Amino acid sequence: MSVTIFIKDLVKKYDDTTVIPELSLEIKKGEFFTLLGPSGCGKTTLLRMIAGFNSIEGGTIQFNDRVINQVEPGKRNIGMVFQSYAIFPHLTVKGNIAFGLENRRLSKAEIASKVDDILKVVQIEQYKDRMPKNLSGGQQQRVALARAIVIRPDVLLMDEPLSNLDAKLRVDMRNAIKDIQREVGITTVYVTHDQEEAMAVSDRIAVMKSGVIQHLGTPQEIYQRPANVFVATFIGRTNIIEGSLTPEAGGHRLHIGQSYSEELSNIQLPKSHAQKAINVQISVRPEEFVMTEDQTGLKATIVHSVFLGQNTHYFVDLESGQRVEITQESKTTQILDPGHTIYLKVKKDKINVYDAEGELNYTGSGQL
Ligand SMILES: Nc1ncnc2c1ncn2[C@@H]1O[C@H](COP(=O)(O)OP(=O)(O)OP(=O)(O)O)[C@@H](O)[C@H]1O
Repeated sequence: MSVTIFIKDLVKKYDDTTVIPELSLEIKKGEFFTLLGPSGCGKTTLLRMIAGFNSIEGGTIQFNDRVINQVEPGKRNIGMVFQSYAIFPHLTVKGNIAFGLENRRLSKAEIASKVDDILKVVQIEQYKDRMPKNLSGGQQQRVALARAIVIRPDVLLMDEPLSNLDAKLRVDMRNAIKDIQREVGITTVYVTHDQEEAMAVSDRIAVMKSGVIQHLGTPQEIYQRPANVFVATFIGRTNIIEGSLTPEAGGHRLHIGQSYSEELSNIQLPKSHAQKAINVQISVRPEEFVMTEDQTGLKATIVHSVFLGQNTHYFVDLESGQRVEITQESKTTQILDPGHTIYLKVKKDKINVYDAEGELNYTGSGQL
């Protein structure tokens, strides 16, 4: 049976250092939930608290309505998959998968049938009698996954399970993990520092920094409307451009150097800011710019171009001197030479406007 995980005001301290200050979070039943963030942000610490390997200095963790703070790891009914495969070298694939079932007082026939079912789910039936040393890294990780889910845990916890695999295998395995999770429907908490991997597998992602959740949302929400400049720059590539917002009769106008936008209608400023010009930071992804030669929009000069087949990547300098990156589909433009003057617009609804500290997203839409 899969569970909802309720985390409330959770605190983690190592001696006097607070690593997680009062974190609250609800992970839904059957959800594939990812903790994403740079090294040291507290992802593994939080996962180990859910598993029961770390003490809790404040707050609660519940599986459905059961508080599990004091429940020992072996009694939480969790499955775990780590970066190192941690499978037993002296047991065959079948032996490894059966291990967790053998001390659950199931009959031999029941164990054999459960092992056979899981071998099919993770697609390693043909290797069932092999020893781990005769398996590739990807196959070993499938064994680890099979061993974790064969016990039908309430929660599946995975800590960077793909980081020992090469690039191509990582992509194959992340698709396999997603498919298997969907099939078995176990509430899953996944830790990674790889934003592309997080986007590929997750129903929702919590982006963390210094033990604090910066943004919690679906991959699309986080990519398209990042909560702050940290999230905008951590997820995918983006350009952060300095500008200012001035109030107009019908909304706000965005200024960047000498250029300014049409009025942005849905900018949501705090009341104290609504009537005066303020400095802002604007996030625009490389693919959201449109390059034109029609002398409207932001004036810029081509510095350097990189042809990448389907897309061409341009580095251009704005009049302010700031360099920005732009991605254009190769077929729509010929490759422009350094020194060439162009004009930039931003696709409608693709502007994210933040306060000067990069914290508050004022949203906003309209053509730049
Ligand atoms: N046993 C420990 N004693 C003291 N400090 C610790 C301990 N374990 C972790 N920390 C600290 O807690 C913070 C969070 O560490 P954690 O391992 O959870 O980060 P992470 O986001 O998983 O990073 P990584 O991606 O590098 O594994 C770090 O600053 C780390 O130095």
